[in-house]
Amino acid sequence: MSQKEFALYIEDLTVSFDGFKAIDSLNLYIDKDELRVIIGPNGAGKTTLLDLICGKTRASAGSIRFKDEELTKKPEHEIVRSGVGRKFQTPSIYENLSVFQNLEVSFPKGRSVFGALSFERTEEVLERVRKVAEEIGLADKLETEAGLLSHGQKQWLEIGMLLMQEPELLMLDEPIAGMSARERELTADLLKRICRNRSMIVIEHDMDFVKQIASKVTVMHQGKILAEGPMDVVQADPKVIDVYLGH
Ligand SMILES: Nc1ncnc2c1ncn2[C@@H]1O[C@H](COP(=O)(O)OP(=O)(O)OP(=O)(O)O)[C@@H](O)[C@H]1O
Repeated sequence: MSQKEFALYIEDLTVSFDGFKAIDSLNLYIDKDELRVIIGPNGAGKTTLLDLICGKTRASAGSIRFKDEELTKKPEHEIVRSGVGRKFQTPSIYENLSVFQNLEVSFPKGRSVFGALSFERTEEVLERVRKVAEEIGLADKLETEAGLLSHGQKQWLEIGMLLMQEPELLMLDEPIAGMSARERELTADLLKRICRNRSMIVIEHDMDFVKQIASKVTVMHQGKILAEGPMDVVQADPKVIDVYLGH
């Protein structure tokens, strides 16, 4: 198979911490415009996998190819610039700024040396802020101070801040943790909306939520892939029930 068919192409990826392989010869292929959910027990290596893709952790061996570029040797900021966005579990928004300002400062302006100096509130920025605010359901909250938003709205704002950079691969680690039932529903709709023109990897433990959003699920266990496929197939897999779903 040609590498060009995939947005993300991971082969033989391994990382050892003091001899312990947190990721062990892992192969993973994500299609363009695919929303892939990764599940698995605590310590399976899910977060470490995202850390490797975004350059926060360095691989001991193996390859991560994204748009025909090798990511394993690149520094984090170059990986961001090549189109990879990552959201961590806790929101990191500017609580004292408005929703509008949070989105505005996330516009990628530092592409040239003079970018930061010559930055203006151009029509392009305004247009992007409006579009993203609409996508994350906060169009009527643009002037609200971010610190006053609900927990769920803060999470959406942070997703919006990543969307300002128009990532081609967006990775979210447990996006609905701590959300109300209604916020979970809205987040499912949001993720389905924003994955239309980009690939996404979502780590999640909540199986009802996974069923709502996933077309294909990858189950990790002990740094390897235990099973992969549609949710109903994965759910009925005795190996998966044994290590994860049965507990
Ligand atoms: N920097 C590190 N140094 C040493 N060990 C690490 C490091 N990062 C992760 N590990 C270990 O690697 C294993 C995988 O951890 P990881 O956080 O990726 O699992 P996870 O599947 O995301 O779990 P959870 O569902 O609890 O978030 C764990 O045993 C963890 O202790």
